[in-house]
Amino acid sequence: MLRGIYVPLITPFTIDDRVDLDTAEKLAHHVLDQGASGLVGLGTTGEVAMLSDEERAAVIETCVRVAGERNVPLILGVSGNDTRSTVAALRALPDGAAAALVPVPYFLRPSERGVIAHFEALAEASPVPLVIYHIPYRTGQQVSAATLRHLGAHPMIAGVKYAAGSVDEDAVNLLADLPTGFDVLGGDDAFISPMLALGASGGILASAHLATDQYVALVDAWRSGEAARARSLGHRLAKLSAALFAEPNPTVIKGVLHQQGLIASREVRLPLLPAGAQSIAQAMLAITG
Ligand SMILES: O=C(O)C1=N[C@H](C(=O)O)C[C@H](O)C1
Repeated sequence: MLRGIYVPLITPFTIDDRVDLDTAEKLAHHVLDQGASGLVGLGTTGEVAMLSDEERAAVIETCVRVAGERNVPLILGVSGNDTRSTVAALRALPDGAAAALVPVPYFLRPSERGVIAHFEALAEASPVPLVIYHIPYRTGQQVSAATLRHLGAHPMIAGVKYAAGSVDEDAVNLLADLPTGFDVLGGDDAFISPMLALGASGGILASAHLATDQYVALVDAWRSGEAARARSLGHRLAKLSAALFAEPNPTVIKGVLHQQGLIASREVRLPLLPAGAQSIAQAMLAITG
């Protein structure tokens, strides 16, 4: 069951461009102290594409240790856009991962039947449940509510991280009729409040590195039916998320964490560029709200 706020951890770097594992560990504990339900390792926010195999292994080890110590679920990102290599990556997952976050096959643009065949093959082979990462503006692949519902009936497909770039008709249709044991986590930070209002059970939100407790309170408010409180909190957090996404993720988030003294450097790796001072200042203002 996927519930609450999962924080897709950034990968902090030292000023000489090494992965700063100590800081990563502290940050993971920090967001859990603030009420996050779980962690996501090796997401887009973690700059996974720019990490070497050794760095990825070290980040995974850190995430597994923290999740174990805190007894919280760890979802690990598994990338790949062909079925064979994605199966191999799933089979190579370490012990300690509760689920794998797997994007809809990107760039190739198979048919929706191809997407179904892909995820069914992964689900049959995977040692852990899958969370489908639906993000058509990055993958170039549409997936309908009917397809997600079909996939959600598979016992090894636990949910979807839904990031369509809007609260679209498919989100409404999907949330109106979810398969048993299949959860929707919002993945577009600025739209988390309406997604929760429609019945999403939580979110995987890079924004929740900041104001984690408030994103947690937002989930709780919608779940307990406190609509007025949820609405006003949601509007405020949408502004924060917009400010944090004013430049490519996670550049602004790193800038703010650096300014708050939580990470040693705001460095990101190319082709990302560090966020500008103006974006960081605006996001700092949005935090105080
Ligand atoms: O890494 C993630 O997981 C997320 N990635 C999204 C992105 O970078 O587009 C944003 C979302 O908050 C979580």
